Amino acid sequence: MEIFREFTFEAAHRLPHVPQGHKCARLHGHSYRVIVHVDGPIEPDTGWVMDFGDLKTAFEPVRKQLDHYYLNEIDGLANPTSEILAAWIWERLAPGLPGLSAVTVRETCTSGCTYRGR
Ligand SMILES: Nc1nc2c(c(=O)[nH]1)N=C([C@H](O)[C@H](O)COP(=O)(O)OP(=O)(O)OP(=O)(O)O)CN2
Ligand SMILES: [Zn+2]
Repeated sequence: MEIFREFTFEAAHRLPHVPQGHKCARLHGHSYRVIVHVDGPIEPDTGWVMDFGDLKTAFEPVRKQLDHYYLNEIDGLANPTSEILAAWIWERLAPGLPGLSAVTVRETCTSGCTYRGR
């Protein structure tokens, strides 16, 4: 069974490697949405895979590093595409979140990516 929880944060970024004239080379911001998935068996005692509250607790330190920051200035996010951001979040969550199965990053209502450790 796979559970998920969705989080939001606000941040600014620019993409330094896009072709000349691309709109994303300019500084702009997004209301990012991040969906964290955890896969595992339903525990017979609790009836859940894990407490959604524990998922929130696990993500909060990561959210604090991103919310209302200029992403390009964060270590590892000099080129903050959705893809690189999803992998960056995964690397920080995985050690403390057994069963982590996917990290989805949505930059806009219509665009985003999902990272599953590869
Ligand atoms: N594969 C990726 N492509 C793009 C990324 C990305 O991270 N990975 N990022 C961007 C920009 O950050 C841009 O702000 C978002 O792009 P886009 O979805 O085109 O946003 P719009 O809301 O402006 O889309 P329109 O429907 O064209 O208005 C670009 N590409
Ligand atoms: Zn953008």
